[in-house]
Amino acid sequence: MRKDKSGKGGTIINIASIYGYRVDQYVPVYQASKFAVMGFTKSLGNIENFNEFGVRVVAICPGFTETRLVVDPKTVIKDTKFKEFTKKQAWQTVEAVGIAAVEVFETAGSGTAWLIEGAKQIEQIL
Ligand SMILES: NC(=O)C1=CN([C@@H]2O[C@H](COP(=O)(O)OP(=O)(O)OC[C@H]3O[C@@H](n4cnc5c(N)ncnc54)[C@H](O)[C@@H]3O)[C@@H](O)[C@H]2O)C=CC1
Ligand SMILES: CCCCCC(=O)/C=C/[C@H]1C=CC(=O)[C@@H]1CCCCCCC(=O)O
Repeated sequence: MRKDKSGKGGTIINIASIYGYRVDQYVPVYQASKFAVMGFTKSLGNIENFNEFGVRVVAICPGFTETRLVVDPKTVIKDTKFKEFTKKQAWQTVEAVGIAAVEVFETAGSGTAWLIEGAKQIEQIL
């Protein structure tokens, strides 16, 4: 993909999460991994890299989304406080995330990150 290696350039969309920039007491290892995705996006997508390689790197940060991750019993979290917390969140469908991700693809600059939460308008957060 890299232009300096005979590629045509392109776009990488990293999947972070609201937990890539927002912090609470739940799932700390997961939150740490999503902060890493954000740092990776910002560094790899730095304008200097973009100018040299022609590869745009962006991150999306979905909020609570109705996927198998959250309904598969094997992944159900036993922390009852977290379960109660999740019930109060602004859930969205996978389709809403897909539509928003297309908008990110069409508009985002390299090294940026975008909140996609509660099926609302996308919002740049990095
Ligand atoms: N569901 C949610 O509320 C949110 C999810 N995310 C992120 O979205 C991404 C996708 O998650 P969901 O669609 O929710 O989960 P999911 O469980 O529905 O999908 C995850 C997919 O990853 C595949 N997978 C797992 N390990 C793999 C491996 N080693 N190599 C290749 N594929 C592998 C699984 O087979 C599955 O198809 C994850 O990075 C998750 O952290 C971010 C924010 C919110
Ligand atoms: C009671 C089941 C709770 C399942 C988690 C949930 O409701 C969804 C949370 C999502 C909101 C934003 C995210 O990025 C979330 C995924 C959280 C996955 C937690 C994985 C925990 C772990 O294995 O460390």
